[in-house]
Amino acid sequence: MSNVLSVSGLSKTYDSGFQALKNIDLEIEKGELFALLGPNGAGKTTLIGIICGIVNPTTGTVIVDGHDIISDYRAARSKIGLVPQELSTDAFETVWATVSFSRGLFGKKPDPAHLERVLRDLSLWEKRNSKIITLSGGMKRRVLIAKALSHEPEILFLDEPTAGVDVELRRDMWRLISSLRETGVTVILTTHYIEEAEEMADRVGVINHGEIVLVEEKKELMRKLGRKQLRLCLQHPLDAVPESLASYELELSADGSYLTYTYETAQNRKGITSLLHDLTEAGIRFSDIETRESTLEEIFVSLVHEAA
Ligand SMILES: Nc1ncnc2c1ncn2[C@@H]1O[C@H](COP(=O)(O)OP(=O)(O)OP(=O)(O)O)[C@@H](O)[C@H]1O
Repeated sequence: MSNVLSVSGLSKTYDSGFQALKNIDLEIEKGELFALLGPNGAGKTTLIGIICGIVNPTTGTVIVDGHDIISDYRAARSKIGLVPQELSTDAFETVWATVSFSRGLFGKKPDPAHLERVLRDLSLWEKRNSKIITLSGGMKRRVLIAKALSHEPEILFLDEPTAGVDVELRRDMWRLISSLRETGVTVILTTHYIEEAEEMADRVGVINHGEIVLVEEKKELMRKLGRKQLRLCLQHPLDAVPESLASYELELSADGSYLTYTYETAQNRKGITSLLHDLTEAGIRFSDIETRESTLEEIFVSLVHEAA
């Protein structure tokens, strides 16, 4: 397993005395798509800012593809493409000029063929001679991505790539991000849209109050997402769950009036049918049944809440 980014013991205390990051450890594998989730003010932008050399860390180290971000700044920075939320400069430049300039900033030799590929992939080729100020909001977003890809980075950071964009552009962005990943580029994105993480990420990290509270494979999160609960309201309270039902790992409420069965959606129906059969066999009658499902959103909110 090769890590393209290694963050260890990273902390940031701003001059105001506010500690925005607390002892962050994070390993990102080459070629993965990692989604960093967190509520407003959690520290996402600070973390990305440090990795990209915009913010100085207070303690800790960051190694980008073998290069320390402080002692080997130039090499580390050239491995990274950053797509910020907003385009702040270059309004009167053409698309082509701004993208060429971005490449030059990283000391890369001009490569018009590469820039043409990037602009074509982003449906910007026809607009190459247009001034940025004349482009729509969606096109400007595409320019930000083109700039970030101009110097052929190994790692692409996207900060809230789809915040405030329409559905069509969001779909286009998702497609583009997936295809980048296929070319071996490591993609790290921050997002408020859990759906986005769910759709695209290999792994998900949750940051809250400057701490990483969870890093997990998306499939594992989906397993949690797929968990359902069946709650049976009993006609007669029980003192204990009968031995014959032990395999279902039922939970009996403190007053003995409810049984809760937690199961994976993938194996659902058969389990429920046999549970209901075995309950009848055991002479247990119930007056009501409720089901509920935990969503990724709920998991996220509860994680963020726990750490509060
Ligand atoms: N220059 C600064 N001086 C003092 N505090 C700062 C500075 N920059 C950020 N902070 C604080 O650090 C915390 C983390 O901010 P950061 O921008 O990293 O969060 P975020 O997770 O990116 O939030 P959002 O999703 O709202 O962009 C916030 O409480 C913010 O107010």
